[in-house]
Amino acid sequence: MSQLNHTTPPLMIGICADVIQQGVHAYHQAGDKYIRALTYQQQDVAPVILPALFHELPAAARNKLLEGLDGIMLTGSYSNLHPSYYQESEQEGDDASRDPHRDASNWALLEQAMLKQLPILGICRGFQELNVYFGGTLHHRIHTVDGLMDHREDKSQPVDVQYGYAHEVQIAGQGWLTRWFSARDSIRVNSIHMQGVKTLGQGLQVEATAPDGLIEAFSRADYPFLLAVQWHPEWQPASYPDNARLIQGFVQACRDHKNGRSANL
Ligand SMILES: N[C@@H](CCC(=O)NCCCC(=O)O)C(=O)O
Repeated sequence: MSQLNHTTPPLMIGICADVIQQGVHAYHQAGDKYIRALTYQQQDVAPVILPALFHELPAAARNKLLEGLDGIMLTGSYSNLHPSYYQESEQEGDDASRDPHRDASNWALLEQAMLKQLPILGICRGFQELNVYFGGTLHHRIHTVDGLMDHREDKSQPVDVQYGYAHEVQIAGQGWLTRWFSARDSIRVNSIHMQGVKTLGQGLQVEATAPDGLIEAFSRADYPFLLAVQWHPEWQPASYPDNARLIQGFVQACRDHKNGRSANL
């Protein structure tokens, strides 16, 4: 467990917010499980929720916000990235909610975070955003594509079942997952998504694939730390050691960035 002594400033890790309508008002919010996963057995982490208006802030405010951060987590969300970000239109059956503030905010956040070489972890919707940010495209509804499995959760089941193991992913290449799970070719993961990678963004390397061949994790070899996974490693780290390992790997990359050490493989 990483301890914070009283003289060391904490690791400030930014978590992107969604804009969710509740009644007549909109709220900027991030899920409890993402926030708590960052502090699980990590006593030096101060999670910071980043409102979804980064693109609207003046340059000085954006700079100040990013200056204070040691890493960024792009979370999952039930909303879907608008397909115009990958030069497509909405299709029949695209019935998930949209979050245009999150779309625009994370785009601007990524542009600036990358200039500062901040460690980045993308989860589920965050994984999809990163793929599109680098020029990739998405399947709108995987379960309608020949040869691909249904990657959605069964919403009639209790939440523990929805976020329990759904399938294996085959670990590939010489990336972070190979390093962290080196003794195994595959790990079991949960699956709570209807969209997925159609074409992979430029400069991204595949780190894991599902049994149907769908890309489930990627990273960038030319960047200190950028890893994205289609599953939910923030889910119950105390019960799922592989989830805990993945989040701890990200937090360690943030620590290395803060201490001026390279997280390169
Ligand atoms: N909407 C996208 C992304 C799926 C996703 O991020 N699900 C997360 C659900 C809520 C959560 O656990 O935070 C898709 O369907 O592909």
